[in-house]
Amino acid sequence: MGGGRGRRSNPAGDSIPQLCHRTPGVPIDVPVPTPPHVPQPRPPRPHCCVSLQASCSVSPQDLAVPNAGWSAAMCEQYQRLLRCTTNGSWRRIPSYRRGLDHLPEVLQMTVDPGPGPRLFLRNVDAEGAGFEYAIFLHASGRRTRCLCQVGPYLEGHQGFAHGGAIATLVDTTVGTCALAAAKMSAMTAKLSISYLAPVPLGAVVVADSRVEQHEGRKIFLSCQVCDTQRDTLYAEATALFIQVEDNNSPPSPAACPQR
Ligand SMILES: CCCCCCCC/C=C\CCCCCCCC(=O)SCCNC(=O)CCNC(=O)[C@H](O)C(C)(C)COP(=O)(O)OP(=O)(O)OC[C@H]1O[C@@H](n2cnc3c(N)ncnc32)[C@H](O)[C@@H]1OP(=O)(O)O
Repeated sequence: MGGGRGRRSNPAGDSIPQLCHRTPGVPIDVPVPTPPHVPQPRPPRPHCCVSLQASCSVSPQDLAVPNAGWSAAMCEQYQRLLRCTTNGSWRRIPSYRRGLDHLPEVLQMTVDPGPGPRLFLRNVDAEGAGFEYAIFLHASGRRTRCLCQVGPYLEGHQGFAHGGAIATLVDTTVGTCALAAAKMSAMTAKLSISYLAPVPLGAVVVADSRVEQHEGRKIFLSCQVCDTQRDTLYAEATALFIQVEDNNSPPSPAACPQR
């Protein structure tokens, strides 16, 4: 299944990425009920300053590394992408369970998200059951590549991934690319996806994203989701991200402490 059902993709370059940037956090305040005639205050903007390297003594667990739930194909592709990082053209981005863990420690101390929040793609603890993924950032800061194994808890039609799961994968891949390009926080304003072939559960896919245009606060991106051989194009997408100011004025990426 899968082979040949989608359009043939245009193989992009073989290089790959890694990163260090800023991640939008999640709004954490519980809104206070207000009479309907009173304008609601604008919600806080997500934090954007994401530390891309972990090095502090109590680092959160980096989950963008192989675990027992990764298939042989996933491990093989991961190692292939890692090799592309040795010359600095690509960089692997650490991935933690919570958005908060991507913030520099100095910002973490100013935010109390409570015990609950965690990244959507990291909300399944069982290894191999949900999204297993690693994102790489190109040295240009304008391309990302996400390697993802689609677990059985992401089912839509029997045996295949839910379209929302694919959209989540795309949004995260282009979102990471937008964050890197913006060097500040950015949010999805528009996401358009063409689903071209169903993704079988258990499949290992590659989502390639790039910045197509950056005009002021607007970042236009494209994304293609293929199988690892680039034989089947499962989905293609375009997205618009808008740069937003952080509520708590985090430091510039250059000033972010590296963990
Ligand atoms: C360095 C790498 C970092 C790596 C990080 C590693 C860690 C990774 C960890 C975690 C993964 C991260 C990945 C995250 C990915 C997920 C992202 C999401 O899901 S975000 C949630 C969903 N999106 C929302 O909830 C937005 C809701 N919308 C809004 O808040 C606003 O509408 C917003 C911010 C989008 C724009 O509002 P305004 O008030 O700031 O700006 P206005 O004036 O409305 O628009 C500015 C310009 O943009 C156009 N615009 C806005 N929305 C548009 C639209 N939908 N379509 C077309 N144009 C639009 C407007 O027409 C305007 O254009 P003119 O300047 O006039 O030319």
